[in-house]
Amino acid sequence: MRNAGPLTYRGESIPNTTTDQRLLDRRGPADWVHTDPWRVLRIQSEFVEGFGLLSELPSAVSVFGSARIRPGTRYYDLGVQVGAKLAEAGYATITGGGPGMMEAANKGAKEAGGLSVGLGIELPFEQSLNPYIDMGMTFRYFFVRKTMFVKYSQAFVVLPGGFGTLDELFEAATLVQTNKVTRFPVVLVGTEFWGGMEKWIRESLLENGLIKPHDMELVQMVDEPGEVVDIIKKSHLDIARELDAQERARTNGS
Ligand SMILES: C/C(=C\CNc1ncnc2c1ncn2[C@@H]1O[C@H](COP(=O)(O)O)[C@@H](O)[C@H]1O)CO
Repeated sequence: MRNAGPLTYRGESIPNTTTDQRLLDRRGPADWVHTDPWRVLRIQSEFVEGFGLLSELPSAVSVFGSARIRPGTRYYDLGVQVGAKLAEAGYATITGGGPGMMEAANKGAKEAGGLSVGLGIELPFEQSLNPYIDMGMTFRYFFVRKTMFVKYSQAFVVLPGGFGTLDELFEAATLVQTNKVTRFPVVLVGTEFWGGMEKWIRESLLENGLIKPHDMELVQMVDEPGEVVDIIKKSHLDIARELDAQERARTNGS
């Protein structure tokens, strides 16, 4: 008889090697590392690493924006100011960890004494996390990384950007619209940049009945970095008051 962990083998079923022997044996094909069951484990480990890194984060805001905007431009400076204002208000700043507006927000946060976090993504070309990050991780899978932005931040701030930024914005808007996340402020910064999109949403989506009038309120648009923080703080104050009222109603009723 042979026990292999919880399994029992007898007679001819007894394997001629032990599990440990097979584990330690490097011979044999290695193509299983490219199979879906193995990928599932890799995905799992990415969730575990991400949760491990971020679960003790203080209140945080995710900031999105173009990877292509260069230092010394007005949008880069805007990103620095947004990161700084968030830090002054006590929020950690989480970005995609890359260059451009991500770097700008991390720079602003770090230089203002805040916690600066970067969640990078493996891309087909060489790229490392920007130098203004205190805590960072590089993900293999976009969808795992996206879960981290939503799970560990209390608001999204969206600076000027391209397809990647739009993807992040509309994912957030959909999560709020479908109540997958509740009471989650989404703030666009730069009326000149985002105004055309808002007009298109109103004229094409709203007027054709593809969104409801109150969906227009899911995303707010401002110009000043200070306004970004005011909106987030007000929203979080409202939530605290609401939870407090619910708690009082519960204790009075019992
Ligand atoms: C294109 C260049 C670098 C790309 N590096 C990125 N690193 C981290 N995160 C990225 C990167 N590119 C896109 N993202 C994510 O999408 C958003 C920006 O995309 P956009 O298309 O530039 O708007 C951003 O918020 C990231 O989360 C060249 O240096």
